[in-house]
Amino acid sequence: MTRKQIHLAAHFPGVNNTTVWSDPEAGSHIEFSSFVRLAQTAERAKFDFFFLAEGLRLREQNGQIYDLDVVGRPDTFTVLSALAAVTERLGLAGTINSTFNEPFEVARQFASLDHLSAGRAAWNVVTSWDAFTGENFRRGGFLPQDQRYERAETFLRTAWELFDSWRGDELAADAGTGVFLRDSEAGAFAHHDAHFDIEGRFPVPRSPQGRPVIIQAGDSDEGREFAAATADAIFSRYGTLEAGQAFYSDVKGRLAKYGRTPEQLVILPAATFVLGDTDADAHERAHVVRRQQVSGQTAIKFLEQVWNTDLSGHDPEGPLPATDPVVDGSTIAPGRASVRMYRDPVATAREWRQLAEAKNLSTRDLIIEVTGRQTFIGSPATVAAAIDDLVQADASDGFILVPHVTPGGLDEFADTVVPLLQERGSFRTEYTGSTLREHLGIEAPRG
Ligand SMILES: Cc1cc2nc3c(=O)[nH]c(=O)nc-3n(C[C@H](O)[C@H](O)[C@H](O)COP(=O)(O)O)c2cc1C
Repeated sequence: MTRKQIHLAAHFPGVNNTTVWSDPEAGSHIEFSSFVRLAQTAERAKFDFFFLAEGLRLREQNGQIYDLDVVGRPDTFTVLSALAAVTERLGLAGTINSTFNEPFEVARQFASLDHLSAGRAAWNVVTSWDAFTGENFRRGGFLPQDQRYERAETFLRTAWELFDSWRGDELAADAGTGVFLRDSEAGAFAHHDAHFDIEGRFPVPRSPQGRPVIIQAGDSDEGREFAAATADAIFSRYGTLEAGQAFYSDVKGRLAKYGRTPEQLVILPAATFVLGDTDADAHERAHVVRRQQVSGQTAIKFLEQVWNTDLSGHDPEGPLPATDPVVDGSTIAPGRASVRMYRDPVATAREWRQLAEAKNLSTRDLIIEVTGRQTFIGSPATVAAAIDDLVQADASDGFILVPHVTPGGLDEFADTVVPLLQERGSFRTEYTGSTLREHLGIEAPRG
């Protein structure tokens, strides 16, 4: 039996504290050279795709721009289109919101990217709905939370109708007869529902993948159902054995009712990593990285998100605040998904106080302990074994790796871990296909 193959993607470092912009090795998060460097490293390592997250509004806390993490990022389509010109096989995945955009425009952009990249485009469909982000758009925060997936699903199905409005054989370009288009119906579409009322002609002929790869990142029940019904890949938060296996069997178990098989949805948790010559060396480095990621100021900002109040005077080297979090429906950090993770802040505060007392931790040490520890820490052999074991145990189908340094943070992984995965027979040594669908082994459904 052939060994289950691992899928790997490279996440361009994001605008949260995972990214250590203050590292002496760190470069620009805006300049094209950084994107090129990371993408070309991922391609050299034969990764499936390169991934761009998206945030449509600069982060704020307490009414001010959040300036401890990277601030600002360029437009997704512009960056991916430019990367299409400096890579040949690597998939190019962009996160694009279905709440604040329109299907015609998004379909046109993805079909174009798929043409420019010869079949390497992927769309991570996200459903962020908050009114804070919406203020950047004409319609403001117009969508209630419970309608975001309804809109996302009809948005995506409308985009599919647009992609499918060209079959692929309409262009004759016959110099003898002077006829360019052989089918006068090419690109015709009509879609009418509660969210979209559009009818016309789609201007982009069928792209190499037909339908670009669809990625989903929602975690709610609705999000998982949407993924089971529509997505080719899912970006999850569950990178450990137990949580990964639970998520994997839950989501794959939902596919049959949509007439799909488990192989038609690739599950890729986000993963961070710290390597070292030995496991001990890696753990030492991981400790240093966590202290870079959580400065005293950052610890206070995290604390404020749970306590929901200004704690700028609090000493990060001292104990947690004795007062309870403010729970009054307001939020000090609007639009921030991580804040919604703490559904019961008073209970969270109690747990954190108990943990800090039991382990004698300062505020900063506590935040280092309870937020974002690295997924993989160890020598290349240890990390390769951990990744392979998780994939073979159906905790995932691979990982979306998030380096903590831009743009060189993937180099060591590419040079040391990837060859070991290849030796194990679990990861490709060469690309066998040219489109992203071929890398993932998932054919496009055709409407
Ligand atoms: C691993 C992961 C990464 C995500 N990345 C983004 C992102 O870059 N931009 C964004 O707007 N939303 C992002 N999201 C948010 C989701 O797509 C979705 O909008 C959000 O999780 C709310 O849906 P849910 O309630 O189904 O989880 C991400 C979610 C997950 C789980």
